[in-house]
Amino acid sequence: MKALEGLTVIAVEQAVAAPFCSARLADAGARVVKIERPEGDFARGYDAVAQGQSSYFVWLNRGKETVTLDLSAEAGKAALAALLEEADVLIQNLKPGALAKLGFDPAELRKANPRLITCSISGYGTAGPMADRKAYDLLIQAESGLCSITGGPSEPSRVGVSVVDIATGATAHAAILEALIRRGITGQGADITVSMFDVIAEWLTVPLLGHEGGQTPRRVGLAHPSIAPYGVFTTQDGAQVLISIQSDREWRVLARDFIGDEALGTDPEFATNLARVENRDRTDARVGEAFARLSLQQATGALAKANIAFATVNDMAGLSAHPHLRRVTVDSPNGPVSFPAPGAIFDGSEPEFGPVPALKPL
Ligand SMILES: CC(C)(COP(=O)(O)OP(=O)(O)OC[C@H]1O[C@@H](n2cnc3c(N)ncnc32)[C@H](O)[C@@H]1OP(=O)(O)O)[C@@H](O)C(=O)NCCC(=O)NCCSC(=O)C(=O)O
Repeated sequence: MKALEGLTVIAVEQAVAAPFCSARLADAGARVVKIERPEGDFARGYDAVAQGQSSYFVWLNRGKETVTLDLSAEAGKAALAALLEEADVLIQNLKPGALAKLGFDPAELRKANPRLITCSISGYGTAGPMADRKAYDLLIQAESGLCSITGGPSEPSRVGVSVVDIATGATAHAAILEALIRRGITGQGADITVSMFDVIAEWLTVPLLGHEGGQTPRRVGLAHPSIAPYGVFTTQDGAQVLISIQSDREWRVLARDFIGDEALGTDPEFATNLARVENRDRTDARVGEAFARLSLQQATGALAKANIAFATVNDMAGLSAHPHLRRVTVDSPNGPVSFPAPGAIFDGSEPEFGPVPALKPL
């Protein structure tokens, strides 16, 4: 049995943030009815790489029903109102205030259906000088400062996936599950608001405290700003390997068993993480010399033997062929599409998800 079987979720949603959340609810067995504007969720047009359909849309809308409703017309409003009378959850990410303006204010809806849990996603929350602003992922990545700590020294960078949207959707998902647990005890619905800015600001706690404590983080590319050695090294045969030394004990092991210089492990200039970060260039040079003497196979063999954490540096071809990539296959209007399965495995069983819906008028 799936956890949310028997529950109905109405999703007035678009793009990534809310659809990520409602996809998880559908995965858990809820009936999710997605309301699309007459021309459809604009994420249907983001690309055409998944059997001629949008990769975003296919990924984020499996297992949902969909119906297009013109919510500015009486028939569309009546259809949504009827759905909401019986619903357990409403999730929405229209521009701030838009759904209430259309006649669907969360507090009013709960008067008719006190068990209703509403979850509204916005860029900047419900109060404050920017509460009315529209928001997209990269805009919040930039506004929050996330881009300023991402990338190499020369320029800031976007995190390569829509991390703010995904983090926001995951936060909304957890909050809705909490509200459902509480409702099981009290019988009362809940009003949840989740702002993209709040979500990523919390994720930025470590660099923010660094800045406020006098250590504004530097952009260090494929390395770690406050731990060393923690970065990429090149083997004799030109392969790139990342290692992560997180404790002084691991450093002593690396020095003795991988670099072959036991005294380096206790040399005061390298013995502590603070000293190694201070002397990062010299630390990396010593580690780099050891890598340069070994082939990829020799280096990874030696690291594994020394119990040092390492990884290779892959691209999407590497992920596609990766022996650890778990996939789920879903039906879609243009045929089956396979993509990475969500991370949580229930009772050892691989997930099975419902199909991706075609655009469907009322
Ligand atoms: C995503 C948005 C920027 C998109 O803005 P807009 O294109 O302006 O669309 P919106 O739907 O929000 O609102 C525009 C108008 O359309 C109206 N509207 C919306 N749906 C309907 C339907 N079904 N029928 C009739 N009218 C509708 C709505 O009432 C507004 O009317 P008027 O009021 O009359 O104008 C914004 O919705 C927003 O900031 N949402 C909150 C944050 C968020 O979730 N961002 C996207 C995350 S995903 C992402 O970032 C990413 O992919 O990247």
